[in-house]
Amino acid sequence: MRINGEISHIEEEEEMQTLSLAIRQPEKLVVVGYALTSKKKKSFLQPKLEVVARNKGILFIAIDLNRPLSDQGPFDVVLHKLSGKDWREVIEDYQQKHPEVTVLDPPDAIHHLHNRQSMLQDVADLNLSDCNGKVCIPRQMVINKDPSSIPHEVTKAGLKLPLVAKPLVVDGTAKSHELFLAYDQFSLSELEPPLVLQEFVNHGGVLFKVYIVGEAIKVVRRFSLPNVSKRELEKVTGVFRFPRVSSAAASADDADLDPSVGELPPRPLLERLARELRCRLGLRLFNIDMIREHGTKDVFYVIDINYFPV
Ligand SMILES: Nc1ncnc2c1ncn2[C@@H]1O[C@H](COP(=O)(O)OP(=O)(O)OP(=O)(O)O)[C@@H](O)[C@H]1O
Ligand SMILES: O=P(O)(O)O[C@H]1[C@H](OP(=O)(O)O)[C@@H](OP(=O)(O)O)[C@@H](O)[C@@H](O)[C@@H]1OP(=O)(O)O
Ligand SMILES: [Mg+2]
Ligand SMILES: [Mg+2]
Repeated sequence: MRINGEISHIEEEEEMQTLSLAIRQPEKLVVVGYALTSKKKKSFLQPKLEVVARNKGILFIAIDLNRPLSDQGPFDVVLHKLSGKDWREVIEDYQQKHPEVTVLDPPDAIHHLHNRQSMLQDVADLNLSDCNGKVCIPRQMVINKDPSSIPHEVTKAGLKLPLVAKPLVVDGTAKSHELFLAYDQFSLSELEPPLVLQEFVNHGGVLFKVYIVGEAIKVVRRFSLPNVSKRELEKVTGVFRFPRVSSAAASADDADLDPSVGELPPRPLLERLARELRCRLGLRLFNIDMIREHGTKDVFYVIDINYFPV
């Protein structure tokens, strides 16, 4: 520091000392223990992320599933996406013994998303009509057994065709993502319950993936199934399996979209929705798949919620 044009050596030395102390005593690292499938580790924990995290003082350490969790760490955060009852018990027991650790997220809350009926229940209970738009869920029903009863059940429930048939349980397997589009109710008897039958909502072939990470929200566009016209519905019968149309490879962010289809849902609506769902679901790391009803500006449907997608 200069005083009257001269250098104050004492103050300068003091300053240097403080600085070197700051370098010798880096801020405490945040240690994140992770338990992920190898597929998830590969897609999420990329070397670049580890470097960025390290520079921000976050260290990722793999949890050894063959050793007691309490013997490992100490962790500040436990990040996990593994299925199975055993793991659920391990993590519940650990959280009880270590309430100071942030477990992302509680197994019970994650489990709620493993069923395609319960996952959307909280959205159905919301009333966001005063928030620049409306958020609904498609009409749907669960078929637990006896596929031969489906045509009658569908007619009785008054569900409108076409229908999307989805496995009731989402357990991380490829089979739980095997979806079908049904143009008539009779062909649905070919499918294997337990299933959710959900009304198909025309949405112009674009879907919004809304990622929620704590209080942060990030929205991306992905391609989706095209509209089904009345004419097509009259002409076509059968159930058709369709591939993972809205996977990461199907980004529509750089596509030249019709603005009435591609315009993102209004931010205030997303903020309200995210806040409500974070609270009601008790989760901090999830995504909502949303579509805009074709021909409307502000009527949205939530069709899927996923725990800790990439
Ligand atoms: N009710 C619906 N109306 C219109 N399109 C739908 C509907 N349900 C699903 N889709 C289409 O099918 C795709 C897959 O459906 P969904 O997201 O429910 O399955 P998922 O296997 O859980 O997908 P994810 O990979 O996101 O977990 C959606 O991205 C969308 O393109
Ligand atoms: O890897 P995971 O098992 O978590 O798979 C998830 C997958 O992520 P990935 O890209 O890492 O494969 C996600 O795909 P993208 O939309 O981002 O493409 C999404 O489909 C989730 O629903 C999957 O979760 P699951 O429903 O199977 O639990
Ligand atoms: Mg989805
Ligand atoms: Mg899903």
